[in-house]
Amino acid sequence: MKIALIGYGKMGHIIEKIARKRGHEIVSIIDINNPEDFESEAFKSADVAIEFTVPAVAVNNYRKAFAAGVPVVSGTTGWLEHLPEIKEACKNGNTFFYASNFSLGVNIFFALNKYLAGIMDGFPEYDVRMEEVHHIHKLDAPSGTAITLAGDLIDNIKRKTSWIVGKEPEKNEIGIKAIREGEVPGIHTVIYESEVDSIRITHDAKSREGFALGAVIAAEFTHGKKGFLTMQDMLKF
Ligand SMILES: NC(=O)C1=CN([C@@H]2O[C@H](COP(=O)(O)OP(=O)(O)OC[C@H]3O[C@@H](n4cnc5c(N)ncnc54)[C@H](O)[C@@H]3O)[C@@H](O)[C@H]2O)C=CC1
Ligand SMILES: O=C(O)C1=N[C@H](C(=O)O)C[C@H](O)C1
Repeated sequence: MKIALIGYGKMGHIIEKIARKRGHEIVSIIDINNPEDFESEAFKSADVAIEFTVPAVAVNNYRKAFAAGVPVVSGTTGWLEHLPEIKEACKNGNTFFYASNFSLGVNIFFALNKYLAGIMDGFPEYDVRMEEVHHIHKLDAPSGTAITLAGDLIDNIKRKTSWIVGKEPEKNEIGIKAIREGEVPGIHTVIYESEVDSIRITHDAKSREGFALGAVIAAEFTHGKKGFLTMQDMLKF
């Protein structure tokens, strides 16, 4: 498969290595200094573009890739207020795969989170809060993964209707603490607390390899498909 990379930072480099190892050809690499390459024949020849950049530029990159007729797989976080526009573009012939977290382990953790939340809906003596820890370079807070986890808690626990980051939560809110330290690849914890005990579930990424492998597998899945795609379409659990 011919792959274009948009964003050649920490994730872009690992994705390149894994994609080549899996037999793919990297036909174009676009970063901040060569945005004109969206119009190049090399970029247009890609079967799919994998986009990992920064929140402020991601949506514009999607628009430019769509204009070039190239499907996009993106893991960039912090742009979700534009999701309706991107879903609309997918109804008009474009292809876009988004995941707040591409790692298999985190997606298993998402399933566990939903299951446990369903049980906790019946036990109001437990309050729920979350913690996420990432490296100091991260631009957005809370993490995209934490937003997915919080959304799944809200969908499954009736007494919780919204989330709040960095402030004391009201009774109906899920408090999220976002910690930035060192070079931590990503730790997410959901904490239930009653008067008598606490229950915690944690996903702790040992490196970025799991995220990058998941993004390349998502690109393979996207090839030849149309519309808006997610990890649920791919993993089917
Ligand atoms: N969904 C997932 O599984 C994961 C998502 N992420 C997210 O992916 C994003 C990127 O993460 P990293 O690679 O660690 O960041 P990074 O900061 O190492 O790399 C970002 C790259 O984007 C480039 N860039 C900036 N403006 C650009 C533009 N206009 N066009 C093209 N490139 C541009 C930068 O020069 C840099 O090379 C972040 O939003 C992060 O939260 C990170 C890991 C996993
Ligand atoms: O910025 C990161 O590094 C990560 N971002 C994603 C997120 O915001 O959830 C995924 C992972 O946690 C690493």
